[in-house]
Parts: sequence; structure tokens; C-alpha cells
Amino acid sequence: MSTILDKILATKRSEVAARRTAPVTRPEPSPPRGFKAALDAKVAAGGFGLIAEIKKASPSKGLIRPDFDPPAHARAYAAGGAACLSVLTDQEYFQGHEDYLIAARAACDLPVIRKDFMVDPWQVAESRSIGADAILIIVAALEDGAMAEIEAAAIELGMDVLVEVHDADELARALKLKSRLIGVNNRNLKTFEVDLQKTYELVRHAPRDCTFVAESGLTGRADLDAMAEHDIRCFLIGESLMRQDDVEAATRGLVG
Ligand SMILES: O=P(O)(O)OC[C@@H](O)[C@@H](O)c1c[nH]c2ccccc12
Repeated sequence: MSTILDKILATKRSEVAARRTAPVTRPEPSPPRGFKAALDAKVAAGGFGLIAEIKKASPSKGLIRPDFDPPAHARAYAAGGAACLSVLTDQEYFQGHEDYLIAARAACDLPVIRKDFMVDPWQVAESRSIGADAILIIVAALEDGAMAEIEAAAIELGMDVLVEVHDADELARALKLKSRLIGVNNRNLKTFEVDLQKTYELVRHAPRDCTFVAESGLTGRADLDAMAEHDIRCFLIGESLMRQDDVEAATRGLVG
């Protein structure tokens, strides 16, 4: 059975094949900003580490934010107390763009993760060239060898890697990598079903030395407080923040 994730990955492979032949003409980006360090610093200070996502649309929800303004969002997230930004750059399924990442990163001091589907180490270099400070590895999308190669490319460039898992087997595979930044996606990328229990289930299997991030389907402060009871203090939130009128106040309401 072909899932949405299979479709996205097939599109990504043909995109990469076409793009890698074009020379990169962008200016050098500024050095990487510490992505995991920014999350850890917020937690060490007794707060929550929030990765606030800039997300125009998604395959499951369609258009989320019609008046989409990445630099304005970046500034509001930073002013509201987010630790990091996440910017979707996939065009075909998420209506994202590299230019959104460039504009968002230039508008604030926060470290930025490129939220996209890595299938080839070439994309890591491309991500750094647009300024990304971190990349995502989706364990469900890759074999062990490919994950290790993509991670090595990121480490070489001084970038952090958020390793995303959805079940205990994927978590075991994630822990074979070097990165100690693990995200549990509460949304199943094959069915779009969201279940916050995924985070509670998997945090029990995560080693103490990992920075553990709950991702997807979080809608407010009550979700975060409930997770904090289980010592989960880092979160990745997109849709519910993107739908707010006052993004800065909503961000502060989550982490302030
Ligand atoms: O909008 P939400 O439900 O707050 O979710 C954000 C984020 O977790 C989600 O965008 C995401 C998590 N992993 C991904 C992988 C690819 C694309 C998107 C994602």
C-alpha cells in the first residue's frame, strides 16, 4: 500500500535529482546557531523549550494561514519566548519554500530547523546554504545506513539533527545515531492520525541524556503542563500557533 509518506518521499527523490545539478549561487550563510543548546538552555532555566513552527499549509489540513508572513511570525515567536523556529520548506505538500526559511531566520536570532524530508546528504549542504541550523531525520523514511550518512553530513557542517520517531522500534533505531535530540511525532505520517499518548509511551524508553521533544497536535498550555508532569519540557507546535490572531501573546501564553 502506498502511503502519503511514500508519495512525499518519491516526489522528494525526483526533486533532489533535478536540483542537485544546478550550481548553488547563494551567499555564505552566517554560522550555525545552536539549536539543541537553545532548547537545553530554556529547560535549564526552568522553562519550556518551544520550537515554534512556520507552517502555511499541510496535506491533512490544507491552507492553515492565508495571510502568511514568515518574518512577522518569526519576530512574534521570538518576542513571545520561543527557543527555536521550525520552517517548512517542502513546496508540493506543505506550500513551503526555502525563501521562507531565509526570511524567518534573518528576522530574529533564533536557531532554525529546516522542516523537510531528507532523503540524500546533498540536501543537508543545501539546507546549510539557506541558513538552516538543524535538519530533521524522519526514521520512518530512511534505512539505518542512509540516516547515518545524512547525520554525518549535518555534523560535518556544525548542524544539529532532530531525529523523529513514532514507535519503540523507530526509537531504538534513532538511538543508534549520535544525535541526542529526539522528537516523538504524535501524528502518524502514514495515516495522519494524532495521538498524544505516543509521547507518554515513548518517553519511558528514552535515555535520560536525551533532549526529548513532543511534536504535533499540541493545542494549548494545558497539553504542555500535562506533559511536564512526565518531565517532558520541549515541544514542537505549528498549526495551533499559526491560527492565532496575536501570535506573540499566544506564544507567551504557552511558555511564559
Ligand atoms: O501543526 P502541529 O500539529 O502543531 O505539528 C507541528 C509539527 O510537529 C509537524 O508539522 C511535523 C512534525 N513532523 C513533521 C514531518 C514533516 C512535516 C511536518 C511535520
